[in-house]
Amino acid sequence: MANTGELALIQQIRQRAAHRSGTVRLGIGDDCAVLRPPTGHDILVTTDFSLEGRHFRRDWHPAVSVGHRCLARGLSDLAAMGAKPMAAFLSLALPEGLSKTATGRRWIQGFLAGLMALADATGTPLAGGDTAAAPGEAILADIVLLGSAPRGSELRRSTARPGDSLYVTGALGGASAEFQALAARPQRFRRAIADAAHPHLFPIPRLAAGQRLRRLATAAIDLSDGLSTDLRHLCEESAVGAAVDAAALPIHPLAQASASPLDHALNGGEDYELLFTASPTARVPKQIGGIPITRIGQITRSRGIFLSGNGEDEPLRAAGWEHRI
Ligand SMILES: Nc1ncnc2c1ncn2[C@@H]1O[C@H](COP(=O)(O)OP(=O)(O)OP(=O)(O)O)[C@@H](O)[C@H]1O
Ligand SMILES: Cc1ncc(C[n+]2csc(CCOP(=O)(O)O)c2C)c(N)n1
Ligand SMILES: [Mg+2]
Repeated sequence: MANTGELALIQQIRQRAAHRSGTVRLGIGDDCAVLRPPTGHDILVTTDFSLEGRHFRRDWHPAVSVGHRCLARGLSDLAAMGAKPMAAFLSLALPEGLSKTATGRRWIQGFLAGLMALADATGTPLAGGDTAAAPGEAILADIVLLGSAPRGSELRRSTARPGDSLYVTGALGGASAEFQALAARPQRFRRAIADAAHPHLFPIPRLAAGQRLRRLATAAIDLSDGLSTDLRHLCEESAVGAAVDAAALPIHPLAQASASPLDHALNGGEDYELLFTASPTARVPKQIGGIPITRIGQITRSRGIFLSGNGEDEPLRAAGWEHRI
């Protein structure tokens, strides 16, 4: 017998996702979606899990936040490479019987509302996905994002050069500080809505900044694991080192108000800001679309990564997020 739960859910997603777009020739409903990138553009592809217990908890994160964050994770990777979103694909594994309870139905509705609100706000059509009953009790989501950029113009991690200046967009540590507050008192965040005051629950992928940086930056990465770890990724891929000025770091007010502002900013993760490098002679604006841009250090020929403060340099250990496998 057909699983009415699955079919009804897909039907609902299909209605909500109906979207006219030049690039999505065929969206939800057939065996594949058909996409057509703009002439002269390359296609960029990224995929990210959102796993209950790892990336969110149902008793901590409101469902709208889980949906928003699921899409934001992928959009941030597109932003890091200067791509414009073309289409998203959502694979969902839901515990058996979830849609049979009112609480479960509300969770699914909230998740989809959060995801689709960000999809609408960023012009990202949901063009397909997959739905299945999860083998266990955890909700598992995977988002695939496709984006486009003029051929050969994408930003990479591997192209920073010694002497380049190092910059970040926005502020650091806010997501981690808010996450700590959420874990301590989740009920305070039940009704949080998507705005810039919630860097953990509703991060804003820096798509406009990324696209603008295509002509300005020499290399870029998005900050998902934490500055200390993501800077190491960029330096390793580029075979360079870096010197970061601790006093220059733009620390988010939520982190500033916490017991360990610098630790949140360096190692907290999930800020989804962009870390990028530019030639010392490039004219890097003070802000892009209202998002401040801050110079936090420079790229060095010698391969070490250092943090300077109080006139002293100390090695910057990669102490951000790493999945223990
Ligand atoms: N299971 C896998 N199979 C193939 N490639 C993978 C796998 N996991 C990761 N990669 C690739 O490794 C590279 C680094 O992946 P990683 O997930 O660390 O990216 P990230 O942007 O730093 O992290 P995230 O977006 O998850 O926060 C990417 O090119 C990614 O496509
Ligand atoms: C329940 C719960 N526990 C811990 C965290 C923190 N966290 C999870 S993954 C990650 C780094 C980015 O992930 P990835 O490397 O998979 O992209 C961070 C900082 C959370 N958000 N929810
Ligand atoms: Mg990334």
